[in-house]
Amino acid sequence: MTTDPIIQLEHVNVARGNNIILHDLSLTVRAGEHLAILGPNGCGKSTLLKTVTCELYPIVSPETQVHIMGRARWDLTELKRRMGVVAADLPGRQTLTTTGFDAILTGFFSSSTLWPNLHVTDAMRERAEEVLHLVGGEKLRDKFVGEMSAGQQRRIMIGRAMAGTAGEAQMLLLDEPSNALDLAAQRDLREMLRGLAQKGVAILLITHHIADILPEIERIVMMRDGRIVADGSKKELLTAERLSGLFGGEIHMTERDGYWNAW
Ligand SMILES: Nc1ncnc2c1ncn2[C@@H]1O[C@H](COP(=O)(O)OP(=O)(O)OP(=O)(O)O)[C@@H](O)[C@H]1O
Repeated sequence: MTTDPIIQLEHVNVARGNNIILHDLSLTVRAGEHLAILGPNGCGKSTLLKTVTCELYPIVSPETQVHIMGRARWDLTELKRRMGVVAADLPGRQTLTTTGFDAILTGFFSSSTLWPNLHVTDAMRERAEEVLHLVGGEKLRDKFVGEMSAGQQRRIMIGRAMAGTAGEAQMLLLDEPSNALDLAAQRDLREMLRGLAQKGVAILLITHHIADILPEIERIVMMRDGRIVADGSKKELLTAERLSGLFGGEIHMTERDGYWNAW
């Protein structure tokens, strides 16, 4: 069954500063797909994510197209809310003194805290409760984000990203989600993301850690020097030979319980 594309990029070139970072890049992601975008440092993964969230715009050319959830134009706040973007950093200093529950509610407004002028509805509270439960954050409800561990913060930030995504296209975009987490927190995060993937939340994961690739992720997109150099199934692409070519040097792989490790 094919579903409508959530992300549709055609012949996209993106510049940052004086350099062109993405070169003639085309990518289509459909609703419900789980995929990982892999590539070495500086290959343009985060630039691609920022293009998808319309924080960066492509150089205009006749063949270039960017359609996100079927639309070429978006209000940035609404798009971020609908896409479920999990950034590597907290949204602002105010978040540190915001409780876990309120931090999830800020996802409806893309704000750093619950400013007094924001109108929180009963439906939002209900959804935030649901999300708090989904991410297993019940114990973090009344704790200040600034007093949480990195893993607990990540959990709440994933909840925040999910708050506004109820409905037809639930998708999480994660940029290096396991950075700065210890081994146990990495495992907890992966298991939580697996649970969400199994509940139908589409996962788009940007990483250079092979161990972050959930068993549910079936599609791998490989990037190098601002280009997509391979796009296919995990079986085809997650091999020692392919990864050695992508990252350079000799890489070995082992598989255990659906997860892969590379060294
Ligand atoms: N704000 C910026 N201004 C100018 N160039 C930038 C900017 N941000 C990133 N770049 C450049 O764009 C290129 C791609 O960076 P990007 O962050 O997209 O790569 P990445 O694959 O996400 O890297 P990493 O794995 O290290 O996070 C790099 O050469 C980087 O130096």
